[in-house]
Amino acid sequence: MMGHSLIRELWNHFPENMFLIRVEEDGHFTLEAANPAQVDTIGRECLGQPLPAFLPAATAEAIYARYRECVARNKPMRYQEHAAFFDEHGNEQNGYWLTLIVPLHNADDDPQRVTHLFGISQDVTELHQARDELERHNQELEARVEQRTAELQHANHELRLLNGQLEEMATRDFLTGCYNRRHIETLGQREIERAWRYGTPLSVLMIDLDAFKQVNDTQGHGAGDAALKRVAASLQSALRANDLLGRFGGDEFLILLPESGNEDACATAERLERQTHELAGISISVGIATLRRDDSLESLAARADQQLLAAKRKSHRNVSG
Ligand SMILES: Nc1nc2c(ncn2[C@@H]2O[C@H](COP(=O)(O)OP(=O)(O)OP(=O)(O)O)[C@@H](O)[C@H]2O)c(=O)[nH]1
Repeated sequence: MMGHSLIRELWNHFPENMFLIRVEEDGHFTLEAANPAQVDTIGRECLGQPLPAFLPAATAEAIYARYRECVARNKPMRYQEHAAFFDEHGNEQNGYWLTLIVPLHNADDDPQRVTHLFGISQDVTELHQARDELERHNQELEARVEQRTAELQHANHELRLLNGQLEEMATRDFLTGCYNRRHIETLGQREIERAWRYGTPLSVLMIDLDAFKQVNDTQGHGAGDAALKRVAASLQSALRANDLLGRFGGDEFLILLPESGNEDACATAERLERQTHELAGISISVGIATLRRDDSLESLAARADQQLLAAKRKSHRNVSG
């Protein structure tokens, strides 16, 4: 058993606030004793006083509620509280306290009756401030990360748009808007492989504008450009959705007709000649070639080109082969 002098030493030198509260019959709680640490916090004149006599009303009311609960439960309670109090100069201070209160029974007549509350309170204001600071810092970081993520998403979106534009520019002919030579050749290669894999026919049309040099020479290069655009547009409008139109160079166009045999290709060529004449006011010559077993894209296109030259020789009549 610890002797009284040891308990007194503990009481006097314990670094946290210790206090003894008397539970009054009229519902009040009186500060019966306070250790030096507690006296340093609230001042000696509080001793023997009920809490509302030396604490701001709201704080006294909040503490009373805790004490009443502890008395009713008759069990120790541990809680954190935000409390205002007056320091030894009478200035109001605010702080966070971690408090433990223990009900004591000192009545001979009724050993169950809580007559006192023993309390230990630790000032955790700095800990609380550090936690608030950390939380604020985290929120700031989160906001910054959110902002960066939004900026990144925006930049990614722009990049995707730009990539799309670049891809478009890399595959399209600048003047007419149809596929450029490199891309129509890539597509041609793909269509040949598809035709072999699925055993479907494939035809190509090589198209050249008739007497185009004359348009340039008599009406100027601008009018020539406009005529090329008109021809590309009218060819495109006369084709089916899965036919592919590319500018092969100068006034030459290459058209891929997937799933079209020679007969279909001849019919398409005639339709194109007619429609281009009607819509663009320009006559064209067409060479037709249909995929054979031993063909490459070069040999297929070369055969269509030979047919085109033959057609030119026969005064712009289309010839198939
Ligand atoms: N305006 C314009 N002209 C171009 C362009 N590319 C090529 N040409 C011109 O197209 C003409 C092609 O002429 P050719 O195909 O040799 O001759 P053609 O007058 O069409 O005669 P045929 O083909 O025999 O009917 C040349 O005058 C080129 O300068 C272009 O992008 N814009």
